[in-house]
Amino acid sequence: MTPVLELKDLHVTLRQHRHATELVKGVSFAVGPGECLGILGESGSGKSMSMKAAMGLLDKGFSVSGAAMFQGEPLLEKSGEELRRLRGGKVGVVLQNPMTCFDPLYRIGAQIAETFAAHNNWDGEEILRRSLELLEKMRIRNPEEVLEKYPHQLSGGMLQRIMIGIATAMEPSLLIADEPTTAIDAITQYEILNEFLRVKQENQTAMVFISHDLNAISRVADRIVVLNQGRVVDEGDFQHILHHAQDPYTRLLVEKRADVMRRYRQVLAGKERSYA
Ligand SMILES: Nc1ncnc2c1ncn2[C@@H]1O[C@H](COP(=O)(O)OP(=O)(O)OP(=O)(O)O)[C@@H](O)[C@H]1O
Repeated sequence: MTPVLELKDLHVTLRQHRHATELVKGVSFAVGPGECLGILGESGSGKSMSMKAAMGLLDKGFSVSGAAMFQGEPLLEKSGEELRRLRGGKVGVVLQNPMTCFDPLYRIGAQIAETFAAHNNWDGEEILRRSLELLEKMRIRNPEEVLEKYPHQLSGGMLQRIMIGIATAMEPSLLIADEPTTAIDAITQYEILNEFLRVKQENQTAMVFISHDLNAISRVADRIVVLNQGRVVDEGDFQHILHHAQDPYTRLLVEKRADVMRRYRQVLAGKERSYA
C-alpha cells in the first residue's frame, strides 16, 4: 500500500552569509492510512523542521533535499500555491504557536467559516452548524459567544483547541500536529487526545504527532520515531521505546516517566492505607 506520507533521506540546510548549517540530516519514515506516527525528541532536534520542510513551510534561507511524498506524489516539486491548497484541505497542519495561525483582525467565527468555505461547498447555515459542532467537540463553553471573539480575547489553550477542531473537521487524509497539547490543561488534554484517536479510527486519517511528551505520544501513536540532532536515533512501538531505546535523551524521558508512575502508585497505596 502507498504510504500517505513518506520522507526519504530528507536533509534541511540553513544558508546564512557563507555559512551552511545542516539541521536535518537524512530523515526517513513512512505513515500509512489510519496510522499515527509519533515524533519524539528534545527541543531543537529537528522535529518541526522536518515536517515544515515536507509541507513547504520554510522560507528561502533553507534548502531542502531528498524526497517527501504525499500519497505517492512528490511534495518538494510542488509550487507554493499547490502546497497551500493541500494544507487545510487534504493535509491538516496544527502548528505549535496558535496565535500565528489566526488573523488578529478577524473574529474566530469568520476565520473558521473562511476555511470551511474554501474547501467545501457548504452554505452559511451548514457552516454555522459545523462551526458550533467543532467548538463543542473541543470542549469549548459558550460556543456562540466564542465565534464572535477576536483571537486576542481567547487563551492560548483555547486557540490551540480551535485549531485542532478546524484541522480535524476537514477530515484530512493526513494530519500533522506539532506539540498540539502544550498549552492545554491535563483534563482537557485527555479529551483532545481522544478526539485525535477518534479521527484516526473513523476517517482512517494518517497522523504525525510531534511531541516531547512521552505520555501524550504513548496514548496516540502506533509507532514512534526519536530524533536527535537532526537524525533518527530510535524507532519502534511504545514498548520498544520503553524497554530498548538506545538514545540517552530517550532513556531520560523513559526514566522520568517511570519515576512519575512510581510516585503515582506510592500516592495511591498511601491513600488506600489511610482508608483501611
Ligand atoms: N528560523 C530558524 N532559523 C535558524 N535556525 C532555526 C530556525 N528554526 C529552527 N532552527 C534550528 O533548527 C534546529 C531544529 O529546529 P526544530 O524547530 O525542528 O526543533 P524541534 O525539535 O521541533 O524543537 P522544538 O520543540 O523546540 O521546536 C534547531 O537547532 C533550531 O535552532
